Amino acid sequence: MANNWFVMKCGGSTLAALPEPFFAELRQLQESGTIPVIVHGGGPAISSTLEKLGIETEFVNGLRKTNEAVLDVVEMVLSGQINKEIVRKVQQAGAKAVGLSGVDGLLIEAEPVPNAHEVGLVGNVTNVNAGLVRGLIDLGYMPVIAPVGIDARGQRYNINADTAAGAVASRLGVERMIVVTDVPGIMRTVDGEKRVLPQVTVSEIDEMIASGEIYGGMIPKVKAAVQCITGDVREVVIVDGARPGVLTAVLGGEPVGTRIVKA
Ligand SMILES: Nc1ncnc2c1ncn2[C@@H]1O[C@H](COP(=O)(O)OP(=O)(O)O)[C@@H](O)[C@H]1O
Ligand SMILES: CC(=O)N[C@@H](CCC(=O)OP(=O)(O)O)C(=O)O
Repeated sequence: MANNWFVMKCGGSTLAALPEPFFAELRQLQESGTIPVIVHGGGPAISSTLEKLGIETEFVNGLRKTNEAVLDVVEMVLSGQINKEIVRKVQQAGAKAVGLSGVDGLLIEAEPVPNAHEVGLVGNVTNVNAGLVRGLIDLGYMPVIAPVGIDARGQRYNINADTAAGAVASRLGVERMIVVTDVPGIMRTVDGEKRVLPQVTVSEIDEMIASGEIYGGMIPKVKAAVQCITGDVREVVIVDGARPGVLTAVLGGEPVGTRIVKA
């Protein structure tokens, strides 16, 4: 089964800063039979390329308004530039990786989000080709997945990377999703001091969104987390990728980052 697999989401905020030892850790995990399935973002790189091309970009509640011109850039940057950059780094560390987007082998099937009238060609996941992921892992490869989805008519969709990672974790039946970002976890100001919360529950998340303590890019992360822990995923852990040994620490049950748990 998928119990020795975990899904790791790497945010665009942190990708360029991930140190070489982070990729060495991925190799060690792969060698020891704890298999990472990587889903990555790349929001800042997409915005920078859109700007260079003079294409306007706008976010509505954390989702990029996407038309066909924007989608061309999203696919080019995510499935091309970022996906291959991660595959190269994993391979440089001595591990085996194959990069795909959700389009390849119908890996991520998608449908328009309910507010498509506002955001355009943005998708939610309807199905994940778990057999393809399993096949790659059986062949000894770490899958590296770009969050571009496709529907039965061949229409592509831009999918928020946190949403895609949560759906992949749910549908693969893994126990754990690790969300690697640029902050040490979910933070809250207590007595005028910013602290990382070691653990939060679904109801605490709802309160923190309502109070504005969780905002911006943290919102799709916690929403994806809440959605997958209502299924088989036992916990979602939000961590800083720059912290040495972070993955092994999380997998070993050490208190790092913020754990989002059912209750
Ligand atoms: N309560 C919170 N604790 C920590 N970070 C938060 C919180 N609320 C909002 N954020 C913001 O979320 C950001 C991470 O989201 P984002 O920039 O989209 O990262 P990524 O590219 O990794 O998906 C943090 O850098 C921080 O600015
Ligand atoms: C619909 C939507 O907003 N898609 C995102 C996909 C990339 C992403 O989510 O990257 P991060 O994880 O780095 O934020 C975008 O276009 O930026």
